[in-house]
Amino acid sequence: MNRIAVMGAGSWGTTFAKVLGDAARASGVERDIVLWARRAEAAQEITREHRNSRYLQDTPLPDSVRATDSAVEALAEAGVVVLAVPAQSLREQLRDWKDAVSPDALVVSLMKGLERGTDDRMSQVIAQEWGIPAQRILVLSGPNLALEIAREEPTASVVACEDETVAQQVAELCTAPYFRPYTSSDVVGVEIGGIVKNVIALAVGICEGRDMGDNTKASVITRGLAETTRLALALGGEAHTMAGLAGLGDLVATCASPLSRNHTAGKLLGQGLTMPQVVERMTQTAEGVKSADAVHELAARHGVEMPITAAVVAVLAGRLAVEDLGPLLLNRSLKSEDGY
Ligand SMILES: NC(=O)C1=CN([C@@H]2O[C@H](COP(=O)(O)OP(=O)(O)OC[C@H]3O[C@@H](n4cnc5c(N)ncnc54)[C@H](O)[C@@H]3O)[C@@H](O)[C@H]2O)C=CC1
Ligand SMILES: O=C(CO)COP(=O)(O)O
Repeated sequence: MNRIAVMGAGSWGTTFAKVLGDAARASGVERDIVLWARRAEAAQEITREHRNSRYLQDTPLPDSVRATDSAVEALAEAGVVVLAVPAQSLREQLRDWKDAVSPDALVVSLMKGLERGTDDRMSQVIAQEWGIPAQRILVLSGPNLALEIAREEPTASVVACEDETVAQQVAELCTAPYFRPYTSSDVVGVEIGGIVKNVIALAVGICEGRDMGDNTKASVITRGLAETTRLALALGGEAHTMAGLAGLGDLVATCASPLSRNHTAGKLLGQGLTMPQVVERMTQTAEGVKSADAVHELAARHGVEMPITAAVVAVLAGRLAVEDLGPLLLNRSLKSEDGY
């Protein structure tokens, strides 16, 4: 495990490489962390100047982090492969990279999106494309706004793997003075929490863009958690995961933070921008915009009601005006709050 490849040098991939480098330094272990960047200039800047100015301004990266624009070079002999590319591009990238991956590497997904067309989670896409057993596929998720972690603000997260001893190994690799991973065996719950919170953050952003206050936002967050939990349970996830960092924790961070790209995209929509205008303004990945449809479809296949997600899908498709979203969000037949 001396070499770790981080595939994707965007906001989170670069920050996570820093976490890995700081974790190695804190435990006195020598480790080679190789970031794969799409652009050669970005790779050169990371290796020569130890920073990635496009995403993290002047944040210094540890000396153990270097970068290349060659995926084959990044993956060569890597015992751990961390994936941090936009969810909709993952399958194609995995096909390109398949022959370069070490046969017994552990593969860690940092991504929070659901694939359109198949409704597959990223761990499923990895299993399908690389033929890797579940015991070597991990998902890391939690309230992890990259810029805050890059500033070394104390943050917790969850590393999930069916085999929790493997989750423990990866948790050790990324335990830095400011980054504390917990372990879990609930891969489905951890992944669903990270995917659906982006859709709920779009809804909260829209409400904020319409100048609605904290009652509305808290109501949407809480009922958003209820519909996330219903979906997770239907897919085999666990309720306690939804009450933890990868569920409630990430939902609160994303829905509250102006740093969140999903929250920001929602707010712009709420302020009256059209979807193409929002897309033009966003320079980074807001997974909820593309995943919302797939979440809605997956829920329908499993007979799960997700009214907030349905409303967001309707707004994104131009079937519902933002001014009509607020009243619709909680507009269901009256029932008890008990259960999900
Ligand atoms: N930024 C954050 O705070 C966090 C992000 N995530 C998740 O991590 C994943 C990656 O997100 P970020 O690093 O934030 O995204 P980003 O937009 O900052 O960077 C994406 C990176 O992927 C590269 N890339 C490779 N193939 C691409 C393609 N076909 N199309 C577009 N870009 C391509 C881009 O060049 C870029 O370096 C997403 O699933 C996101 O939800 C999860 C937790 C925190
Ligand atoms: O996943 C995140 C925080 O945990 C980042 O959220 P955004 O993708 O909305 O910026």
